[in-house]
Amino acid sequence: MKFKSPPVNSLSLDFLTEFCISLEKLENDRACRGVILTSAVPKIFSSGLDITEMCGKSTEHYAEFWRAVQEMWLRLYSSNMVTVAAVNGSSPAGGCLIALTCDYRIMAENPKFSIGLNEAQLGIVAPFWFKDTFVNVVGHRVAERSLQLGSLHSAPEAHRIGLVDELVPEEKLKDRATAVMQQWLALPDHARQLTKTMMRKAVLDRLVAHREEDVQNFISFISKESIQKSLRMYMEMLKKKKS
Ligand SMILES: CCCC/C=C/CC(=O)SCCNC(=O)CCNC(=O)[C@H](O)C(C)(C)COP(=O)(O)OP(=O)(O)OC[C@H]1O[C@@H](n2cnc3c(N)ncnc32)[C@H](O)[C@@H]1OP(=O)(O)O
Repeated sequence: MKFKSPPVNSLSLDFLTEFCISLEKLENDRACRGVILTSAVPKIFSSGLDITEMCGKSTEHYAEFWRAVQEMWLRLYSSNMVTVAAVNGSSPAGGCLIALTCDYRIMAENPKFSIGLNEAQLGIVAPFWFKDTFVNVVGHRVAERSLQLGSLHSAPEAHRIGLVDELVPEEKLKDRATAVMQQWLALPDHARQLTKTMMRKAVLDRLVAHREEDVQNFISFISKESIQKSLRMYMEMLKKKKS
C-alpha cells in the first residue's frame, strides 16, 4: 500500500478513512496475507496527524477525527496480516506511530530522514496507546527519554535504539521488504497470528476499554486555548522555515 497524499502524506480525516477502508478490504481478502506500507511521496513517509484537523474546529469534528485515528491504530495493530513498514522518508509523530504499529520496520539509510514521536516539541502529549506501542518496540527507558524530549531520530540513530529493525540503501528498500515479507509468510498463519495477539492484546484491550474516555480527553486537551496557540505557532514555524 503506497501513501500518496502530497505534499507530506499528513493523516487527515479523509486519509485515515481511506486507509481504514483499504485495510479492511485487504483483511477480508483471503488471498492477501501481508501488506507492505510505504510512500509514493518523495522523502516523506508520513508527516503525522494533519495539524489543521486539530486547529480551530468544532468539538464534533475533534471527536470524529480522533475516532478515525483510534480506528486506524486498532485495525493495524490487531491485523491478522503480516505488516511491514518500508519507511522511505521522514516519519514524525503519527507517521512514526504507523511504522511502530507494523510487525517489522525497514528504513532507507538516508541520515536526512528522521523518525520519532515528537509530540512534546509541539506542546502536546502522545496518548497512552502511542506510548504503549513505542514501549513495546524500544523498551521503557528509551521510550521515556525519547518521548519526554520529543526526539526525532535520524535513520542511523533510530536503528541504534531499535526503533527500526534495519536500514538499507533506498534503492534496495522494496526488494528487502519483499524478502522480509516472504520470510514471515513462510510460517503457518494461525501460529503467527495467535502469537501476535498474545503479544499485543493487553495494549489493544486498554484502548478498547477506554475508547470514549480517550476521545473526551483528546477533545478537552486540544480545545484548550494554550494548546491551540502552540499548534498555530508550530504551523507558522513550518511555513516560515520555507521562506
Ligand atoms: C493531543 C493529543 C495528541 C495528538 C497527537 C498528535 C500526533 C501528530 O502526529 S501531530 C503532527 C506532528 N507532525 C510534525 O511535527 C511534522 C511537521 N512537519 C514537518 O516536520 C515537515 O513538514 C516534514 C519534515 C514532514 C516535511 O518537510 P518539508 O520541508 O518537505 O515540507 P514542509 O514545507 O515543511 O511542508 C509542506 C506543507 O505541508 C504542511 N505540513 C507539514 N506537516 C503537516 C502536518 N502534520 N499537518 C498539516 N500540514 C502539514 C506544511 O505546513 C507545508 O504547508 P504549506 O505548503 O501550506 O506551507
